[in-house]
Amino acid sequence: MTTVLDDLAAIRVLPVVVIDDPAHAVPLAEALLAGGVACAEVTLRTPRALEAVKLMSSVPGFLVGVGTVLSTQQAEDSVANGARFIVSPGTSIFVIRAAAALGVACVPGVASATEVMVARDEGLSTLKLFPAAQLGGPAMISALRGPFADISFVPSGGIGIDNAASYAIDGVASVSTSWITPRADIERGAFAETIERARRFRNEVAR
Ligand SMILES: O=C[C@H](O)COP(=O)(O)O
Ligand SMILES: CC(=O)C(=O)O
Repeated sequence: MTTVLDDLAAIRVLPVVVIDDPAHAVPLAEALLAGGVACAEVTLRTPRALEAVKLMSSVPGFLVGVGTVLSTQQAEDSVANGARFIVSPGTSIFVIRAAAALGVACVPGVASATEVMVARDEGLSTLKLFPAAQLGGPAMISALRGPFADISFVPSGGIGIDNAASYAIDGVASVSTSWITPRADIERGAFAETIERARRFRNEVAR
């Protein structure tokens, strides 16, 4: 049986979603599925994000997690609304331990070797590199993989269609991006474009 982290790595792409209107949640998930990307990280950056998560979690074959989780309470609320994994921008022991207590996968952000060591000490081996492009992009991942060959990274931040392929390297579990799901496209229900963007991005990072 595969784990959620195995499934995310198999999908290879993690769309980052900022959603305002939960009415767009199911069509968005269906568009991503149609584009070959069966997952999303819905960020807690909008008031109704958790409603969207709950709706997306009912879409068969779609793996939904919550991002921008900054506290234990947010982790609990996320899981209560159907999140299968938790993502945070940085390394919070509180969030990591909350996810473990809730029995869901956690992909905390790291931006340094020290943070990798903190997360690794918590037993995690899939970590988000954020903000990836600003930290040095693929070269940063290769450098971190020297001492941390047992860690897989999910680079996030500053990755779009033009530089996605450069992240298709050893040590990358999946590539995170908001390029597939611009907030404005979701708002105007431009889901045909979502399908196309998902396909294009996935082709760039497929290995
Ligand atoms: O959590 C993820 C980041 O906010 C995504 O960054 P991006 O918008 O540059 O793709
Ligand atoms: C940036 C990021 O990792 C997050 O919002 O969860």
